[in-house]
Amino acid sequence: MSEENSQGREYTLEADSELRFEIEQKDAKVLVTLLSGFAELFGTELVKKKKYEFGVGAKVAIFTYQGCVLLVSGKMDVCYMSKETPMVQYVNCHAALEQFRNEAEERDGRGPVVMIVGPMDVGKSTLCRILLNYAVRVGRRPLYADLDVGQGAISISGNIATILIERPASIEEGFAKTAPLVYHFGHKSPGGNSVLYNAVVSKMADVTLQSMDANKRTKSSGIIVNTCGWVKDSGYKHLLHAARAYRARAIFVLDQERLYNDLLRDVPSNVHVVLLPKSGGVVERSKGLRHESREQRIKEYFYGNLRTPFYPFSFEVKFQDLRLFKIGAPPLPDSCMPIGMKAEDNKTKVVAVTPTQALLHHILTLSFAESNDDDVIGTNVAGFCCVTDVDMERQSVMLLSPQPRPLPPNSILLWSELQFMDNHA
Ligand SMILES: Nc1ncnc2c1ncn2[C@@H]1O[C@H](COP(=O)(O)OP(=O)(O)OP(=O)(O)O)[C@@H](O)[C@H]1O
Repeated sequence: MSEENSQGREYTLEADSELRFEIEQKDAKVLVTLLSGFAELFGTELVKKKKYEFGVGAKVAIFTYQGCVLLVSGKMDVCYMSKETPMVQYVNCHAALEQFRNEAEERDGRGPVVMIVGPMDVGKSTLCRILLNYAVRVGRRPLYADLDVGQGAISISGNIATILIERPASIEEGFAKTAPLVYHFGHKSPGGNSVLYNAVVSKMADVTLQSMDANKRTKSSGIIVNTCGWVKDSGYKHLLHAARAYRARAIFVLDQERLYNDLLRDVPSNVHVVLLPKSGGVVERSKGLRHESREQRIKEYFYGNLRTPFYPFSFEVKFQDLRLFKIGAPPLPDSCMPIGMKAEDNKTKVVAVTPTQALLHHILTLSFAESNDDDVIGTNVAGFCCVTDVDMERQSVMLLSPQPRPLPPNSILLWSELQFMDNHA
């Protein structure tokens, strides 16, 4: 039921229903206030009487277990109430994970590692957010690993990342992304370099599984792993690889029975594979929109957003001072490989890149590694720069960077396939 008044429209939601809306118009602003009852946005509770503001790109569902009244004002492109939601199944999954966590606590073991898998646009990131929020709301401190290099929820695309979740996501801004562990991959799909992708995932899994042992609460809370929407052929193999690397205890499959059955067949029988429905509210994104949202994430990395603007720096770096590398050398036939090396080894080799005009607009990853002989794949990323100009005459590039010049001494930069046109006015 909804009623218009001078301050906006009041929506009265029954128990177990949600209000969904989307904002597509630039400069549109929607304000939402919880007037009575209880409501949550992807697992974060709304505070009564507080005004929440949403802008362009927002695709939102405000769910209530008990029923509530919401006041909504502003221009939306889509807005409707729905009683068909999978939230009860999702909260049951949380309850099952809590059992594993309790067991882990009793025997001082590791809590559950759960992977969320499914094709594109089925709500994988949203389910991760819901499960993480529910976990912190009951006092857990889980890790969130994001292996989706296409639409990363923690870092920008082309990287995989892990963060510790210590408090519920902010309604408007999502999880705080302080002190993430980020590993460079450099492509927007695992297919860009499958061997490297598996190597980076293995590294991330080893490091996070070990580091969780250091903190009792995190150890028993476990890890929620978000994955790519590529679930066929090699994409499927990547999922199996990740499940093994993380020693997944459970795999939640969203919306695809075939994937569910394949996993049931291929993972060890002690891994719980659960098929879950996707929410009817999840919005499908076209290729163009996915590209836009990748660009938007990069733009926010450099420039922040309206609430928290950032002011990046731009400076020149001479080619001779640019220690630029790329992971993955072109394949050589086996007959040309040194004895003992396989063609696959080339895929994880760190090779020097000679700067040319082709670098223009590319994202370069600043690694904490100090030399290409270090374990570059397993070294945390310090940040990102973007090449905004290449001057072959002056033998220099202009870099857009969140930090002022100079680049840290001895730092190495890693080439990424990702590009960003810096047209910020
Ligand atoms: N119940 C819902 N109602 C309305 N919008 C929703 C709902 N659930 C998710 N969304 C929105 O749908 C969009 C896609 O969801 P999400 O990013 O979780 O999907 P995904 O499967 O992780 O996508 P990807 O293929 O990029 O990995 C998001 O913008 C999210 O806010």
